[in-house]
Amino acid sequence: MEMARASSSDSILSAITVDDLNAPPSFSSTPPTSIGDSASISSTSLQLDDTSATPAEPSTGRSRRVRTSVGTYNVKVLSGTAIHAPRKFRKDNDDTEARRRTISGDTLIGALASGNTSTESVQKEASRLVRDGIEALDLQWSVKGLYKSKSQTELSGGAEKSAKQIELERRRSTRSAGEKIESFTKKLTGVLGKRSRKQEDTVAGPKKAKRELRNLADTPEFAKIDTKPVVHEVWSKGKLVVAEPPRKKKKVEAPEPEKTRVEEAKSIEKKKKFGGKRAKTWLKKGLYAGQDPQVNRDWFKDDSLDMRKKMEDIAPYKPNGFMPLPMWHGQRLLQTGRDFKLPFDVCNPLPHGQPKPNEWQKTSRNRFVGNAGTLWRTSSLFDSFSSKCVCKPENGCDDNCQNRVMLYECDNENCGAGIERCTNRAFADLQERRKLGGPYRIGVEVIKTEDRGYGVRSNRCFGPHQIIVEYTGEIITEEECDRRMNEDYKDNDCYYLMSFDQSMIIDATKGSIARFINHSCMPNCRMVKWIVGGKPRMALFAGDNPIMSGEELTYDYNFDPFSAKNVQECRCGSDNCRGVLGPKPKDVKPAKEIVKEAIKAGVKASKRKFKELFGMDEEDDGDRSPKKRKMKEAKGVKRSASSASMKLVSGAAETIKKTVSSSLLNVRRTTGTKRVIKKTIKASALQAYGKSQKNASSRNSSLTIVATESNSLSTKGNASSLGKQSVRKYKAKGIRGNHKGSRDASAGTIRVVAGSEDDEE
Ligand SMILES: C[S@@+](CC[C@H](N)C(=O)[O-])C[C@H]1O[C@@H](n2cnc3c(N)ncnc32)[C@H](O)[C@@H]1O
Repeated sequence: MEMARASSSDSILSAITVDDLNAPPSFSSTPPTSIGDSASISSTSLQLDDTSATPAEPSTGRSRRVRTSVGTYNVKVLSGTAIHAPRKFRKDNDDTEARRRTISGDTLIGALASGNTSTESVQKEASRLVRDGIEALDLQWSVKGLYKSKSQTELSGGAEKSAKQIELERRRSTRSAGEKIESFTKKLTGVLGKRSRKQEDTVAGPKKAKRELRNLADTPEFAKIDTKPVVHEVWSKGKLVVAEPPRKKKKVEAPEPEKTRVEEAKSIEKKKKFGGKRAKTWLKKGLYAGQDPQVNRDWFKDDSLDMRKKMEDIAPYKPNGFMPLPMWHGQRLLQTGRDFKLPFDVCNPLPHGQPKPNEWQKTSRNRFVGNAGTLWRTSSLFDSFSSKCVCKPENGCDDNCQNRVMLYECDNENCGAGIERCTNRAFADLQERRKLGGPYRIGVEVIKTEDRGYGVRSNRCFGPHQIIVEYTGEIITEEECDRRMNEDYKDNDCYYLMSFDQSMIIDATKGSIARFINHSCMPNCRMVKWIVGGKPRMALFAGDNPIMSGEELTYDYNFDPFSAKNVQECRCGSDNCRGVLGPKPKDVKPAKEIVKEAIKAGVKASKRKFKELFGMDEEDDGDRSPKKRKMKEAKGVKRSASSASMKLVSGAAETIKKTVSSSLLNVRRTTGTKRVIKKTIKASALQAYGKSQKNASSRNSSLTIVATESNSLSTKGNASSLGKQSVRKYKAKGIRGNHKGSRDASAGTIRVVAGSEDDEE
């Protein structure tokens, strides 16, 4: 291919040589190259002597380098010391040699310029130079075709042309000669593959070419970069496994922060007010402009009417003409002042790395198990768990709120004050707090106590009476409880069973953290049962004093041991410690008395039952019978309160009946077998139902232990070794000591019975 190109008339070599032969060189535009030197050297070396003889050609008007006209002598060469000269001064250095072996129009032009204008000699000279060039390039080209080229023909005919024409052509071709030589040089350097920066810079328009090249080089095609991913074929069992395209990750949208109850209520109210359109409050000027203090003032938002009036006396609203006072609360603060105190949540002083108890299944809600749910719904008290407060939105649900007094939580159905003004929604608040998550909001954590096993402490502060944590678990029937004690928990160290409601039991084995809360004779909390949305729920509330971060949370178990022998040593360490996990000292009765009382109560109850069965109660009991007692109809708050308490009383009476008869049965059995199985009924639980609505607020819990005599010893023994975590090692070989007393009692269980602390006093 290269050969074919070389022989064509448009070949690179022919293009160079032909057009320039007659034209005088344009030295200004043609870079001098080494070939020119070699040509000139070869010619000048021969002509040096002649040059001195023949006069220099007159200038044609253009500036030109006429090398041949100047004869030079190299003294160093002549004197033989050229070898010591610096390389650049040495004529025979490699550069010169290299220059000799390159081709340039300069050489040809030089040849022309030398005055040898005869066609033959020019042809000879040209072909010799081309041959030199071909040799230098080591190409397999022939120079023969050169003479047949169009340019050559023109050249040969050029002699006949008029001198004017020749001059014209010479001028025209001067420029093109330079261009062609340049392009040839470029191509040649490309062919040689040695493109030095220097060389590139010497040719015309190097910058442009370079930029284009650079742009080209940036493209993946030029750089031979395959933009498609390399796919490796995977073959399995003779089949091509087609790889699935990588799945795109779904964008997880950040959940919007949930609106609080109050916010929601506000927005609903706003919408109502402005017919669904959002109202805008514009600040017109100043810091608090646009906020009409009369309208927006929010000083006593959560206070009762009395309190509002009181505060109005302390800090009456006075419009400030000069500058608005700080925000609404600020105004009152400025006038009343308060002691400085650090916010408690600035730091958390609790040490990390508490030992954790064994993992247990947690639930934050009560769950009915087995037929507990059905039993619950069919119970006589099921429908009585409703109450409605008559509070007004102006006052909110204050201390006199009927629901609050009766331990019913307000909700949208039963609250007269409305969501904004109601402060009787502890469980709803707790739920909201927990929903947001984080240890601070949950507020409690398990700790390892020195000698009472695990316990629970607060990791934030709680205000007085504030809800802390709910006691949740599985709600089971007594039968299920028996079964679990006999089968599931027979090897357990500890039981988390709490008597709940209507003979149901909360089993917190799968339950909330509240199960770890220990007893104290001087507790800082209370375990209270509330009716929330028609269902009973237990929760730990702060006592009368606020609770600081890091305090261990305790409540009074009100442990009823049933037997003086059956007590556990208390290690609460409080000043007024009773020494045992039992009722307060004045309530502790000798075992004999406990048995006596139980028999008495049992006999009494069975007598009544007998009378009821045979229809004797009307005559004998007359008005004393709760069923027959006529009550005056109350109105308003009183009415609903009394009706609610009546329901509770009737429920309580039923419970009394049941438990007394079963305790009687127990007593009979134990006396017969000489075993001390003393099942007492926690009167407090019953009294709570029968109490007036004012006292109902203290529906606190108490712990009841049921144990056999033989077991009580072991329990006691275990109690002394509480530090070794063995206090709960009384074996659960059956819930034989339970209040039904239907089986042999050889093991004990801890029960928490909802009861009233007030009743004990
Ligand atoms: C419901 S558990 C409380 C959590 C228990 N500390 C644990 O480690 O799982 C009740 C048991 O804790 C122990 N306990 C609680 N308070 C106590 C106290 N003040 N003194 C001694 N033992 C206590 C008793 O063994 C009691 O039977």
